[in-house]
Amino acid sequence: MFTSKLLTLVFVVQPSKILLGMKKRGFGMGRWNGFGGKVQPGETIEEAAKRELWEESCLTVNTLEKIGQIKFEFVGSTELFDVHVFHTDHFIGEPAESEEMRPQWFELEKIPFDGMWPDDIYWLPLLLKKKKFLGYFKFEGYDKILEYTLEEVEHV
Ligand SMILES: CNc1cc(N2CCN(C)CC2)nc(N)n1
Repeated sequence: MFTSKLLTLVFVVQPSKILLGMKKRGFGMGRWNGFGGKVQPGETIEEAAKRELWEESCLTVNTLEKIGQIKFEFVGSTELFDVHVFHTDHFIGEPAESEEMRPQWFELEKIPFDGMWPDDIYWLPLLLKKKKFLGYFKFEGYDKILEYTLEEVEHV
């Protein structure tokens, strides 16, 4: 019996660069990633994604594009992470460091995959091509992918 934990993940992408954050504490600490977190009661997933982006990077966005959904299983845990992934090509404000994240722009040809979650190299290229996707990754620990599925879809 698995329970699902709703989570968000936002990537801000400009024509030649992507905004990533170095996670300073908590789950995923020490890895570059998009911005996101938990969905609170009473907010939509998109509202949560915008809130977490603001809290973690100080950026405001009007619209977010649903681009993917990834379910993560960790061997030994009955809690599935249900991560809703969003893309945006606009933002308001300047990226600023928070308690959670240290933002940095990366050229699209120099994304630091070896400093990111190991699943990212599979699906981030789809996001950069604006291709919608559904994914499932089964992890042993936090570094080893035992199995995965990934498919492009018309609608997320
Ligand atoms: C387990 N693999 C993961 C988790 C993950 N997330 C990001 C969002 N977090 C709130 C939870 C964990 N992000 C990526 N890119 N890969």
